[in-house]
Amino acid sequence: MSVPHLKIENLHVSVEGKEILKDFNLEIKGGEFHAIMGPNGTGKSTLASAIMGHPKYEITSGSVSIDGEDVLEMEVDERAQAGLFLAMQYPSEISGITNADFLRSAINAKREEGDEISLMKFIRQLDKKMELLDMDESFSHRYLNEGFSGGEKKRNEILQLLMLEPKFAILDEIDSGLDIDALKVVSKGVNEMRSENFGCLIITHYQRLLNYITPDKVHVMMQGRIVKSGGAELAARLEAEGYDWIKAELGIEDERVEANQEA
Ligand SMILES: Nc1ncnc2c1ncn2[C@@H]1O[C@H](COP(=O)(O)OP(=O)(O)OP(=O)(O)O)[C@@H](O)[C@H]1O
Repeated sequence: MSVPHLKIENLHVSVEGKEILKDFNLEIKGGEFHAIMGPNGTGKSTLASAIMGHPKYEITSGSVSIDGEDVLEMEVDERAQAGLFLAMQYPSEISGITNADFLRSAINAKREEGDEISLMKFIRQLDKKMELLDMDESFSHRYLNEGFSGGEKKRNEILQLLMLEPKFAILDEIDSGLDIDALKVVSKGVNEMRSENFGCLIITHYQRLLNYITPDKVHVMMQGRIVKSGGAELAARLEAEGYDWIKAELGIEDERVEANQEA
């Protein structure tokens, strides 16, 4: 099997008529973990939502492909079948569907008809992954995310990641609201995925997460595009010094000032 390849080229995305992503470019190959950092409101979550096909985000030009296949032409469920996984900043609750039912249906939706996962195999895998994530067995019988604490929801998303084994995952602020122990467990889950068959884009505000999940590349996003890329040392510098030095280096005005001027 060849190494998967996610390519985002010259992507422009508007929300409610306002252009948020402006000529965004990024390539991730299997085996690579990339991190995107950047000030509030620069379009990081917009990137994630647009790639997953959220109807509010209008792609005005550019392309996104996995292994040469145009993702933007696909329906949302086809994107998941093509191997994309999105962990959201605020996972939603679904009443009436248990975690286990949801996972089994999601796994089977990715498989050919007649090749559904057997119940025994599914349970064996689920038990193994839940143990890895220190999750109580009762979680599999609870309704999806209903009444879960913020940390439990995040842990549950990583369980989905481990069970679905996508080619690429976009993890949007999976560290927000996690206590130190949960952060370590969630990171352990993501690290478990490391292989040349899997690439990952981690959106985060803090280097803290990247102490546990070492990125191969770190990108800084401002004004809807990547303005600087480097290794893990870039995240350390951002943590220590903030973003002003990059704005000064690039001659970028403060976005809040720009926004005020527009208003
Ligand atoms: N659904 C939406 N409706 C209206 N405006 C939106 C929507 N989604 C994003 N925006 C706007 O797009 C811009 C970028 O938002 P986005 O959430 O992508 O930024 P971000 O970099 O993820 O920010 P943060 O670091 O605060 O999470 C903001 O000005 C935001 O108000």
